[in-house]
Amino acid sequence: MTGLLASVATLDEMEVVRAGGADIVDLKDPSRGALGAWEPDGLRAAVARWRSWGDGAPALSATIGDQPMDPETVLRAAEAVAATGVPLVKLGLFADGDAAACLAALTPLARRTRLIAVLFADLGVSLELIPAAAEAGFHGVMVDTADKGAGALRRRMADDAISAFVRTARARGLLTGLAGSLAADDIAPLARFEPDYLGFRGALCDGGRTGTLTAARVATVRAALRSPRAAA
Ligand SMILES: O=C[C@H](O)COP(=O)(O)O
Repeated sequence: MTGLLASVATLDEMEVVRAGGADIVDLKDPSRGALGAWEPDGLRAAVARWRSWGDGAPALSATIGDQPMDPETVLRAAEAVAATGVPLVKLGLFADGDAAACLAALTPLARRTRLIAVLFADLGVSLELIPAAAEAGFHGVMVDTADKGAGALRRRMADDAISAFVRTARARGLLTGLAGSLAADDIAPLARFEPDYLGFRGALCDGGRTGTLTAARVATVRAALRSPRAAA
């Protein structure tokens, strides 16, 4: 079954998505961009909360912020998040620099921390970055959207291309995730491609992705992931 990655902005939201059955609790500040980062103090508090959950807890990830594609800048930001104890670190590969050089620069960190590279459907997904991520020792790759006002994933990327992304990444042994303003009715068509995770923020909130995350919305998405055909 495809898992639920739920992006949260507060410790209280962590508890809501954990209770709602999230498989990955993803620390992200949606008011600061597509991959907006929590402050280090907040990350440390979140790690402490996550550790207090003990066995059977969902996984924990965090984003490093929307960084320019400069290898040193990306490495510094990823190291700062990893230093807080977050076990899965997500970083965006934007189109404004040398993404392959950034991946290569992260190789030493990838030996110590599980890294997830996020590609953006609306900036053009280059499948060549998938083997580059695998060679750098990344744990996984996701597709998301950078411009949250520009439509959901399936409006920005053809189904064939989404399917090719998942297949290419899986063939390299990478964890796969899909996100990008997904709604409950995106779940059945995307679950067909069998990604490991679908990622959500906006659909979990009243008032859009910077609004209030609700247990009811988490339950709707969770149920649709359990039975994608029934929800279609
Ligand atoms: O990683 C998943 C994202 O936080 C998805 O956010 P979104 O559903 O608002 O595009």
